[in-house]
Amino acid sequence: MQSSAFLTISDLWIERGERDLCKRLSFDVFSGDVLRILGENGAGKSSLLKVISGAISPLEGKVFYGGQEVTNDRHSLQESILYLGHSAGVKKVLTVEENLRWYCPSVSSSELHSALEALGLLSLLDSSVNTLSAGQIRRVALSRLWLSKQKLWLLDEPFSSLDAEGVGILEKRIMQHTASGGAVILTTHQDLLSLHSRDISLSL
Ligand SMILES: Nc1ncnc2c1ncn2[C@@H]1O[C@H](COP(=O)(O)OP(=O)(O)OP(=O)(O)O)[C@@H](O)[C@H]1O
Repeated sequence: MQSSAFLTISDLWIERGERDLCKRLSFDVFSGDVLRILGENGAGKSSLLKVISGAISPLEGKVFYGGQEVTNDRHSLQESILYLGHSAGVKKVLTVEENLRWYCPSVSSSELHSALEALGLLSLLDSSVNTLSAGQIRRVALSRLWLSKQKLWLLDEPFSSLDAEGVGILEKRIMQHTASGGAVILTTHQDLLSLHSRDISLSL
């Protein structure tokens, strides 16, 4: 028997710019899940992740985490949910190391080195992010996944700009996370080679 859901989306109705993006959407997320949100450009995939993270409000419907209602409550979700947005969200004037220390002030040097090593970024430790390529910047953003203690990851287009090696590294990290009881909801336009996902489709 499946254990109880730790995230429940109930009757969600999202409206943006006077357009209905999803109406009466409901689903559960369980430990070990990889949920892939599919849909054309503009279908509302990023908006759905933002609603789940508490960054924007739905018109109607509720989000429950661990049985508690957390709709619109970004603060209460911070310890449980890691949201990585569509843009990399890194500080371009800082170095790679400074970015990681800014994300995770309590990170130890060995944790920081392991995360950068996993992503092939160790040699770029002291480089300013504004000197890096798009794929390298995406890797810096993704390094948070190697430092994260949160159980639920919301990843908006995490594979964008990654080469085949980077895609493989990220898929492996997601598999490790779900195997240890975490869950991931992600948006992507690409086929996932080794991840077994449940798909949720949004339509225009
Ligand atoms: N800040 C905003 N204010 C008003 N409308 C917005 C805002 N952000 C997005 N929208 C609208 O919401 C709709 C859905 O956008 P969203 O970014 O969620 O789609 P998406 O499925 O993630 O698209 P893509 O595949 O292009 O990333 C679009 O029509 C968009 O114009």
